[in-house]
Amino acid sequence: MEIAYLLGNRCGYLQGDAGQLNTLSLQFSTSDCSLLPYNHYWITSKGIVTPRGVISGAVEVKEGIIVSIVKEEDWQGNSKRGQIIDYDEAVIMPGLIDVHAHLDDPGRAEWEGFPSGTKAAAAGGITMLIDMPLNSFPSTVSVETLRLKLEAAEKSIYVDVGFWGGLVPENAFNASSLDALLSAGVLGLKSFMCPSGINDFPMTNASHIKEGLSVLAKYRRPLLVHAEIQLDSENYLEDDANDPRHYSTYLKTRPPAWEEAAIRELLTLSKDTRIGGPAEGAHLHVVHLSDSGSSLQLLKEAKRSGDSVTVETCPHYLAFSAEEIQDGDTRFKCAPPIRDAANKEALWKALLEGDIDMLSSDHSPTVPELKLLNEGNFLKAWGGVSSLQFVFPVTWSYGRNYGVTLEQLALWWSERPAKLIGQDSKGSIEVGKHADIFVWEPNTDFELNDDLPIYLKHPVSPFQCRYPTGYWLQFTQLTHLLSPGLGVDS
Ligand SMILES: NC(=O)NC(NC(N)=O)C(=O)[O-]
Ligand SMILES: [Zn+2]
Ligand SMILES: [Zn+2]
Repeated sequence: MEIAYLLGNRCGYLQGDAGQLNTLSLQFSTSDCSLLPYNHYWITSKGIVTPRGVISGAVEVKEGIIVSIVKEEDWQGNSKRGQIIDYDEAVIMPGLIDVHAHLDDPGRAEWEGFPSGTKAAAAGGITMLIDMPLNSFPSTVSVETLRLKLEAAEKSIYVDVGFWGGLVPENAFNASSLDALLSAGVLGLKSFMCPSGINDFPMTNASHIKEGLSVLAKYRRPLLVHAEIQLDSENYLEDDANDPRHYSTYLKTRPPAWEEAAIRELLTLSKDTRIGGPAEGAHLHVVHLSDSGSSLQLLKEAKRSGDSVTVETCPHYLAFSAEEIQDGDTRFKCAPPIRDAANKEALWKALLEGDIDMLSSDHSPTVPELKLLNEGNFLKAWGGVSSLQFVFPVTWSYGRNYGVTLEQLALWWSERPAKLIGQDSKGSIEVGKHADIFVWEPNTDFELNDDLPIYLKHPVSPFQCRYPTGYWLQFTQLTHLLSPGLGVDS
């Protein structure tokens, strides 16, 4: 067996031909409850990843919900009702939850879009993603703009989708506007501490963030922050030493001090989230950490002091280092930037030791023209890495060199993300949870090459140059929009 499957779920499905990712065909149905053509089934395997360890046994699914988990020694398959599907040595894992993806629809659907983005997600083991409020137009900063998002998404999605709302100067001091947005079902808010690159998504300062946290406290939802503050930078003349085609030139424009300054400021506000504090119940989540130095130290101290704070990093920071980025290869441009190899090693250490809580894709694609690949100008190209379909194989391919375990993969990609988004019914293989499950083979290699169908709208990704190894998968799953306030949660 080469390919694995997405399993489970309650409404809608993704159908894959076992064994052949390149013949994967996707279908969506609102009437069926499972990708597998059964309402009631058991999946058996020698490697079921549960919060209490990897077990050999069986998972029983009824109407998209996990109803029992049986260890091999207690399993008497013949006496069971329902269909039995044996995956042998393939690994059964909770589907990934990507808490940070920009699908750019409405308004910039030519950059990505819900059908292509969610199909690529599904092809990569992701069973739920949370869409960022910016890069689409208009940005998701009000109930009206959230409605436009929902209309765009409802047309066609292949995985479960939730939404973050934007915290921007325009709504930050307008508690009723934020209340309305949160009541309409956004899972939390997102803001930038530096220019976002998108005109209708301006940056917030400390007082906006303080206001945001106080509203979020009522809903017990998080604020996600792009933590970089623009510091005075030297004058980067386009001379020989600062050629805009050199990655080092770009790297110098966004030093770790930008991340550190932002996090230092944020932590003066996150104190409010402590038990007994004025914003108890709110939570602060730092997105896409790149600096494994002082920024990380500050976060560790804040956690120790009882601030409700978490942090994510992304596979591109764990896979690549500045030294290897070729002149003009703007596929690697993102913010904060990919730093040197020593920084990458320290990020892995922090992840393995639990100081970084989770992973996300920060899938932030654009049209190829805006990546300026011909010109190769790092200073002018769009900042954002396209990665959604590749994040899981990349995590595993690189992670296994660091001794990453299956339990850690599930923790970083499913369990902790589910907690961040407040979805108790998702994120792990446990009785009562949604059967958002995927199956994969850790020891089967594949190459990211022309034979592998890429469902992303534009196959312009730094991961194209790499050949991740180790797996492939099948799913069941899907599909609903998470916005209870608007009544579209099917
Ligand atoms: N406007 C963006 O999508 N920016 C994104 N761009 C990156 N990461 O380079 C981000 O998440 O900050
Ligand atoms: Zn960002
Ligand atoms: Zn982002």
